[in-house]
Amino acid sequence: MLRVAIPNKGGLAPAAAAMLREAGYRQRTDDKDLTCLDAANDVEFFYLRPRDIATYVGSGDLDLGVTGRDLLVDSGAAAEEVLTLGFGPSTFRFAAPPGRARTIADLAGARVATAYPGVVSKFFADQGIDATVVRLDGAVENAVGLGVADAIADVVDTGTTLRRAGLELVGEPVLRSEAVLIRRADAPANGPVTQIVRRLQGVLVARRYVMLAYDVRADLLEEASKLTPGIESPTISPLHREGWVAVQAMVARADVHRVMDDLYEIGARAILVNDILACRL
Ligand SMILES: Nc1ncnc2c1ncn2[C@@H]1O[C@H](COP(=O)(O)OP(=O)(O)OP(=O)(O)O)[C@@H](O)[C@H]1O
Ligand SMILES: O=P(O)(O)OC[C@H]1O[C@H](OP(=O)(O)OP(=O)(O)O)[C@H](O)[C@@H]1O
Ligand SMILES: [Mg+2]
Repeated sequence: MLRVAIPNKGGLAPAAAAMLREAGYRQRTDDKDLTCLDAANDVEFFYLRPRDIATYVGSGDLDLGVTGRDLLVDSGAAAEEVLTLGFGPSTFRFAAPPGRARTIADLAGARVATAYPGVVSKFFADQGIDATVVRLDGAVENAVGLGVADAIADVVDTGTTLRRAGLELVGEPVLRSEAVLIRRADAPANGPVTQIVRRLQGVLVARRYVMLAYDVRADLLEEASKLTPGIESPTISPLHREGWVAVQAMVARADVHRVMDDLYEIGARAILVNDILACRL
């Protein structure tokens, strides 16, 4: 039985459960449940704080986990990324009152408040910057105003929280994070892990691509195929109408309207877009 850790609450929790459902796994229906057994797929899910997930996976007590890259780095656990999951994007950045620091090196000697002491200490050590890390649980943007720290290091999404605290970004992002599937660093590959990875990859592809179908005159096929090369190659089927063919190809969802316009321009007709529910490439 594969044992998988899933965020129990916070920003990553609903997206992680939705992705696993799309991949065909059973998920809890009551958010007070701590575990959920999916007997049909031989997997048990454990709902844990995202911050703790790398610890359980790194120790080998659970086989896989979904957490944020920043939380994985912060934990220092012996776990590694298997797959990036395409949700929960964020940057991890330094910020300080205006005029306090132009670059991150200017933070030498400063007290830096953060809920991610592992990320910040490692960054300072790697950069040879001597600064004091003040560990807080959250709402770290308040720490400067209250005099506990001179600067902060935190997750920044829209930057609204920083602005409200009168802080400005310092330097480039320390880390770009998103949700990741993790496993113990030296764990041997096995069938059940490969299966869940393949299913999640299928969800990622199904979300990123649509299936485009259209009819085009056979003499325009080469030109049309350049617009819709598909993943391997487009599928071409004969049409009853002499000199015409039907084409099917996967197209990136983000590009589909531009591609449809271009296809119409060259003479393609009956251009249809379908969602992909699931796939194995
Ligand atoms: N706007 C955001 N604020 C906080 N974390 C975010 C944001 N966007 C993405 N994340 C990611 O979510 C993970 C943190 O999740 P976590 O559940 O610990 O915090 P949270 O969603 O802020 O909940 P809480 O503050 O209640 O603990 C990190 O990997 C972080 O990069
Ligand atoms: O750039 P923004 O869009 O403002 O988002 C970033 C803020 O959101 C998170 O805080 P959260 O609400 O999770 O509170 P916390 O600090 O107590 O975790 C994070 O810690 C930042 O404070
Ligand atoms: Mg938070």
